[in-house]
Amino acid sequence: MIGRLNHVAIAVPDLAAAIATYRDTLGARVSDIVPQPDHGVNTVFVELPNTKIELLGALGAGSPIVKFLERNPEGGIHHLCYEVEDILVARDRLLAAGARVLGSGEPRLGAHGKPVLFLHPKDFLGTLVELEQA
Ligand SMILES: CC[C@@H](C(=O)O)C(=O)SCCNC(=O)CCNC(=O)[C@H](O)C(C)(C)COP(=O)(O)OP(=O)(O)OC[C@H]1O[C@@H](n2cnc3c(N)ncnc32)[C@H](O)[C@@H]1OP(=O)(O)O
Ligand SMILES: [Co+2]
Repeated sequence: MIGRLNHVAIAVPDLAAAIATYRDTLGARVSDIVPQPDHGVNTVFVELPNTKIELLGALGAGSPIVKFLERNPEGGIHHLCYEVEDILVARDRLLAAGARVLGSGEPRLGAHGKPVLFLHPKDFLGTLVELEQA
């Protein structure tokens, strides 16, 4: 059901410092900072030949990454995003298998303007999973 690895997300306490690390130290192509108010995060995408890195900074007090950053003050890998052909078919198959779909269970538009859903990390080997419709 899952296809390409769309991105690996890293939550960071300081987005400017994270940009400098990827752009200046690692020599990667890095996007501008884009606020994602519907998701409570600021995003930066690092373009790699075979996938992307999503750098996440907290946006607002209710940001979903605040607790994660409290537990990981230096930052850390926050989620993996896999592409699926049909997100509603994928969601219903996962629900039938007993997996927990986070939030309302309805897809929302993600950073690429495509529908996304999140799956509980406790159901997927301790890793938060994002699904994005290809
Ligand atoms: C920009 C849009 C989009 C895109 O297109 O790319 C994005 O990527 S948005 C990214 C941010 N959005 C989200 O993360 C939305 C989904 N997340 C959530 O609903 C919550 O963050 C969460 C995963 C349910 C966690 O809730 P929270 O309240 O922050 O923490 P808890 O204390 O309730 O955690 C419970 C349990 O789960 C462990 N945990 C939490 N987050 C992670 C994680 N990222 N990876 C692995 N494990 C995680 C946490 O440690 C707790 O475990 P125990 O202590 O053992 O109970
Ligand atoms: Co993401």
